[in-house]
Amino acid sequence: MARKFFVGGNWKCNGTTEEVKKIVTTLNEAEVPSEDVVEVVVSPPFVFLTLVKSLLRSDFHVAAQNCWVRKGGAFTGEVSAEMLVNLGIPWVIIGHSERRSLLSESNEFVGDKVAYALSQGLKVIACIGETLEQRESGSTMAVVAAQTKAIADKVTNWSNVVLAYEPVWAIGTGKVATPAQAQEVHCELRKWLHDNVSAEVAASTRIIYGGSVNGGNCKELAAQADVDGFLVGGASLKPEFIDIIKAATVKKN
Ligand SMILES: O=C(CO)COP(=O)(O)O
Repeated sequence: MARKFFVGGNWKCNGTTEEVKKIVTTLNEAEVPSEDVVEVVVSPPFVFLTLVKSLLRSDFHVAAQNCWVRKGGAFTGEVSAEMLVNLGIPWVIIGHSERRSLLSESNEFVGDKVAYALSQGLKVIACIGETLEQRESGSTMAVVAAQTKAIADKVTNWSNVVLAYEPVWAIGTGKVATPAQAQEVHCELRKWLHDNVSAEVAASTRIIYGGSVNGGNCKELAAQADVDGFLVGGASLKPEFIDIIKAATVKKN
């Protein structure tokens, strides 16, 4: 089954109203491959979600950067999956490494969040990835397999899940994984899905790469067989995000 190229822009905790409007204008004016070729999703902070949704071109979509693990209620400061659905937000990022490390989100908590968001009808970009220490000690695959297993334990339908492999050492560091390093992990992850979920899920689930992706390195990464797109941080705030979206055309050649 063909996996449509996916490019997500994670704006993290950045932006003012004016900056957000400027980014959206740049996106709206860009000439990019059609929706049949690439799925584009941008993820502003919660407070800008409705603004971005109202201004953004209709072939691009929006994602929240997190949501609560269960039904809303007495959880001060949280935003529920139901609220995102109510606002017409189709996607949510879950398990980003910044939340795993800074806010101590465990594998199990992330698995529960993914399952709950899916149960409410959201589509999920589920993030996994190893730290530098874990890579250097040779445990990359064990770490990402455990993170993926915690999701697989709770999820039965993978059709609305995109798996984002984001090595922590590559995030915001300018130290991008080499195309071979990304391909190696993506290929292993697909094999893990094949062996532990199903051949269908392995073949159809998009596995995207995140960590210092930019306009200069995106094409070579996109050319890797098991790299189905990107989750972009810093560069998604800049016009070069358009070049990253255009890397989708590498897959057609
Ligand atoms: O964390 C990321 C996307 O979710 C990647 O961030 P950078 O592209 O800034 O390294």
